[in-house]
Amino acid sequence: MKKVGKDLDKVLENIIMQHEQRAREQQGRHDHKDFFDVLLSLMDQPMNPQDQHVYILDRTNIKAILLDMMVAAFDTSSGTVEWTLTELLKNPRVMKNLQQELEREIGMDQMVEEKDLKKLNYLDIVVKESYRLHPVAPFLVSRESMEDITIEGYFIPKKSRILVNTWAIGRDPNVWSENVEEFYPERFIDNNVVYLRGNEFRLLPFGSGRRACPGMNFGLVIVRLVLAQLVHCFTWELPSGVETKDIDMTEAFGLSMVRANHLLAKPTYRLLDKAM
Ligand code: HEM
Repeated sequence: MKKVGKDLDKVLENIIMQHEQRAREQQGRHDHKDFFDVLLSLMDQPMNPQDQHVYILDRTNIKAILLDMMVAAFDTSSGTVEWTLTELLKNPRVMKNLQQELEREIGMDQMVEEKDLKKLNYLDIVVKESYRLHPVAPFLVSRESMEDITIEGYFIPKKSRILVNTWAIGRDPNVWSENVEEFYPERFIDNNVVYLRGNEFRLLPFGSGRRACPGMNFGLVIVRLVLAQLVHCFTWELPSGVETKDIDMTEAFGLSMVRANHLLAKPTYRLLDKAM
């Protein structure tokens, strides 16, 4: 554990040093400041000098924030991509629809880019359906109730620890419909299920409220872009002898619910050569 800690510290130090060096070289003419440039510019000064308890962000705090971001971003994004690809392999009809959307909107002579994502409506509902069945954080982050309350006849005392089971909500036929176990993105076509807004609590892959995921927009771009490129550039096949009904769907139990075993599939390039 100590060795991992030291190695991680080296990686984080490196990232910080690169940012510091770039800031020195550019001497204030720093056009494209990223999140860490902003944090570094606030380092070792009182955040708000008028506050009773003055809080200072030091180098260790910045490394902790950087690590927090990396941990929060990695498994969640890669886990979503892997579950969605699994469902696409299990459901060739949906894979075909998605590839057709990509052929129609992007063509076969170029790769998908971030600017194209707004055109890919089917991709959007495929990702929503994937989150319904495979929320990466199935219990979100636990909450504590601030006051006594009764909801639907259940009394919840103040200071109870609350887990929101988004996995169960996603598979509840009273919330969705009888075909709740089926991977059927079209269920999202005619409804207004949106992530993280108002009183819509059916789909909560990024949580909700004050502690909801601050990386949602960034995460959704990564997930959609990677998936679009994988599905657009390649035809995917299961290993020989494996049928769609045999695909391993075992979930790993933990803070994030990724696949227990990695997905095995064989890609074959499908774009025209000039797309490379
Ligand atoms: C696309 C994949 C992602 C998914 C599915 C996801 C999901 C979540 C969930 C469910 C939570 C807990 C929300 C709650 O309990 O209400 C969370 C928190 C958080 N996420 Fe994400 N996330 C993703 C990507 C990212 C990225 C890319 C970043 C940062 C670059 C990030 C940063 C965070 C942070 C810092 C928290 C803690 C917020 C707090 O406690 O106040 N996430 N995320």
